[in-house]
Amino acid sequence: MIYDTIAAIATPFGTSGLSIIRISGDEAIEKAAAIFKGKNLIKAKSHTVTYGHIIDHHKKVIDEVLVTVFKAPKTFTKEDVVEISCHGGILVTQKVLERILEQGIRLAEPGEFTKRAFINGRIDLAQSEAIMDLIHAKNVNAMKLAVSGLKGDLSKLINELREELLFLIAQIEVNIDYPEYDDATQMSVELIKPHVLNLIKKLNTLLDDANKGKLIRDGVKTAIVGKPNVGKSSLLNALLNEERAIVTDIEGTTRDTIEAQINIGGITLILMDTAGIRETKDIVEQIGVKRSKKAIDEAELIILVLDQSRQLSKEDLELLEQTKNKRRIVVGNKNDLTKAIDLDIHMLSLSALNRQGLSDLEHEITTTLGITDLEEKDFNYLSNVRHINKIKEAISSMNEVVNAIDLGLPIDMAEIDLKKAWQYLGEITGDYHPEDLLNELFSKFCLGK
Ligand SMILES: Nc1nc2c(c(=O)[nH]1)N(C=O)[C@@H](CNc1ccc(C(=O)N[C@@H](CCC(=O)O)C(=O)O)cc1)CN2
Ligand SMILES: Nc1nc2c(ncn2[C@@H]2O[C@H](COP(=O)(O)OP(=O)(O)OP(=O)(O)O)[C@@H](O)[C@H]2O)c(=O)[nH]1
Ligand SMILES: [Mg+2]
Repeated sequence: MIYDTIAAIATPFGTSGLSIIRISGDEAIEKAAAIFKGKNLIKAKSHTVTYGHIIDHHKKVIDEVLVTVFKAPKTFTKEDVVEISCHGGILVTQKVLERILEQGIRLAEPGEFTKRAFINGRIDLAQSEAIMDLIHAKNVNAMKLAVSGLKGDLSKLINELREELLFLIAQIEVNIDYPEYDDATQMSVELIKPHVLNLIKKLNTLLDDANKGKLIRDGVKTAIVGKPNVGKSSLLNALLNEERAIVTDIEGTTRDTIEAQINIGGITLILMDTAGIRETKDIVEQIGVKRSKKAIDEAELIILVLDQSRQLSKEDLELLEQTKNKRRIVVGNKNDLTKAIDLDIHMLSLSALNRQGLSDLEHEITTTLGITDLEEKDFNYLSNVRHINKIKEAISSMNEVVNAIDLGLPIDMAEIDLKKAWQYLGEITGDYHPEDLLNELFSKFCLGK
């Protein structure tokens, strides 16, 4: 026995029709059979369901259940797996679990079943993370992205790049080991550089795509900002098609940040309506203004609202300046009134009050984010921040390789950085894994997964 047998409730904690308790490990079937009254589970065929009862140590019935037996190695964890489907009451489920644990089975840690699926080689690390993404997907596209990750499409992409790196490393090795061996490809600097540059190009494409994938997976933090009374809350309500935030003609109506989610062009925007930014003596409003400034810092997209029926004020100009290097859309609200401003930058004109120009805004949002028409291939992207960071690390190692070549350093210096890049990519799929990385990753999973 390499690993002990583990058990956990795999369904949400709460009252429901049914609950599933999952057991995995060498002793799963035998220990389940010991607390089960019905046909002999030990003799059950793999992937079959048996009807019966879970009984306590006085042979009294705890619950009427269905038990599914999965025999190793063709199971989720590649170990013997038993699933007990019991009634969904909190108490019943808990009692059945306790009965299992009494048999000397250990309660699983969050993510431990999936961790075993990884360690036992059924899926790689990127696929395990895709399972978690699938569970937490915020919209249909995030779900498609996760499904593609789970199928292993991304892992395939990474593995191909690693193969190319390995090929280069091998060529250098041959050269170092047998410098006198004429037949070995002369890995001269001129020969290796184009390969390295080509790989950097591929990694950069992967990174660009991954940034898009991240928008799909995580949604986009979007702050609606502007000075008081320009119509930020009206715009939030118009986009949501719901009277979510309070709207009045009094400056300083919104005091605290209000968060709401909408789907635009297949991705989720996490909208934040903020307090109008101005100098104020009101202490509550001051705090609100501070939060608005924080929202500007944290947002991945800014919708800067101006009132186009009034001339620009000092606050408007400051906000235009503060947000100019961020991904932003400038909105000129209140276009139902006479226009009083003329900007030399692009401003999208609309009326939140009359709900006019909203589809233009939605279109502008998708173009600004670079997601006008999501196609099938867009669901084949890396999307998770951990993966993105590994790609970045790989790129910087590869840049070091180019540096070493350009400086005319010995080729084994370049090799060190090639190996680093190979390792970083391996950390994505888990082919290369420091132990603490695994522990941290799997601990973020749901219990029973
Ligand atoms: N009841 C139940 N539903 C579930 C799961 C589960 O574990 N239990 N899953 C858990 O996430 C998902 C399904 N994922 C699974 C993936 C692989 C195997 C499995 O047994 N794989 C074998 C092949 C089996 C066969 O071909 O017959 C293997 O890969 O060797 C099972 C479930 C979603 N639904
Ligand atoms: N004419 C016109 N009035 C609008 C429009 N949009 C908003 N308003 C009005 O402008 C006033 C302020 O609107 P809010 O949405 O509360 O403005 P805000 O930017 O959230 O203001 P603060 O929360 O105080 O920062 C209200 O009286 C709205 O009815 C518009 O498109 N046209
Ligand atoms: Mg407001």
